[in-house]
Amino acid sequence: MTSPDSHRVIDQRIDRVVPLTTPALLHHHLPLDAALTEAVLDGRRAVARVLDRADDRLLVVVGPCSVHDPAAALEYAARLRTVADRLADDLLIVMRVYFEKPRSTVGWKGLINDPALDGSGDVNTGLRTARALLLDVLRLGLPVGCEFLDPITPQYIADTVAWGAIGARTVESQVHRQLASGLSMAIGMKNRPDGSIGTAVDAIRAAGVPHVFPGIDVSGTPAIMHTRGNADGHLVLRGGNDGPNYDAASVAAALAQLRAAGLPERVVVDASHANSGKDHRRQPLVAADVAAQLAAGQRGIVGVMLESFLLPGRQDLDPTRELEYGRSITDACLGWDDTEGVLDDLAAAVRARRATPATTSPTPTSTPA
Ligand SMILES: O=C[C@H](O)[C@H](O)COP(=O)(O)O
Ligand SMILES: C=C(OP(=O)(O)O)C(=O)O
Repeated sequence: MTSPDSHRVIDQRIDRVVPLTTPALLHHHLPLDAALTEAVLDGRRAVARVLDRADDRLLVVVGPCSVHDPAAALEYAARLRTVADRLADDLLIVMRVYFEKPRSTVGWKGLINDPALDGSGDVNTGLRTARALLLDVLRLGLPVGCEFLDPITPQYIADTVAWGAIGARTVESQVHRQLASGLSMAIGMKNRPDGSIGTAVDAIRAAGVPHVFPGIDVSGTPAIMHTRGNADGHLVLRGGNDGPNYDAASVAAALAQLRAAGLPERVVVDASHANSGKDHRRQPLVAADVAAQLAAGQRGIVGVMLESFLLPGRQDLDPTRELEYGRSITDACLGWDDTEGVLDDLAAAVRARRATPATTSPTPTSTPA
């Protein structure tokens, strides 16, 4: 019971409170049926096998920086599915279907937060639109990858996700590490924006063990979550303020840092963000460098991330102008044609790696102590 004076102290900076749908209600309206459940489980198992090097393919998480137009994202997914099938012997392709954008200061926070792209913040519509798209992409036959930013949203969508990320801006946050420890899929921990690898290594270790924290359960009820720990945590190199970290020396240094921490020596290289200086035209150069490392026998690189959409580059979200179909409104993306070429090159590099002795001998995978 609140006291008669509570209105003077509670929510003094909250302008409006709008009811939020529950995860269970959203699942009821947009269920993950038996076939899609199997697809998600298959996707998660496949990702874990690549991370553990039980499968010598390369994980490729590829797709738009952010989804702002579900129709364009679905068109992209249909194209990607064809390539994913064609290159399935060499690449495990997971579509980047990102709905939550972490901001350095301010900006559009993604489709879940603001589906109308106008600041109206209709989170109920955002969650419904996001889940519907995730199911559509799964129906097309692609596993999906998401960044988990808000600690509440996973209950609404995480059942559809095969690979997840904790971003550079939140990798030091205890809230996100605890969350990762309870998430059901492999989680990539990005290095911090200043380039710190140690923070991401700490995050992998922290998420690898059980935690107890307050959250919500699938019915939307506040709950105390007791997690088991996530043994599938891994490092994602995305470059930092001082420059890129995709080159062979940076990869070797990162693997050594993982080894010193007693963690599996495996990294995913993000070809975008600070590794490309957010210039989409540099992503193929980063991917080519990674491909050369793979071809030379580097088995510590287990995955690559690409930001890619139907059209190259980016556009500003300008309320006075109609948006161009298929072009990113957040970070600049590779266009479709360039994407296909990069994927072909990465697949060729994986084939070359199979025929090449290892340049390093990564330690066997293990659960962090
Ligand atoms: O991936 C997208 C952006 O890099 C990320 O959301 C940060 O964007 P900002 O620095 O423009 O806010
Ligand atoms: C925000 C992202 O990346 P980072 O956390 O590396 O900046 C992203 O991948 O969308």
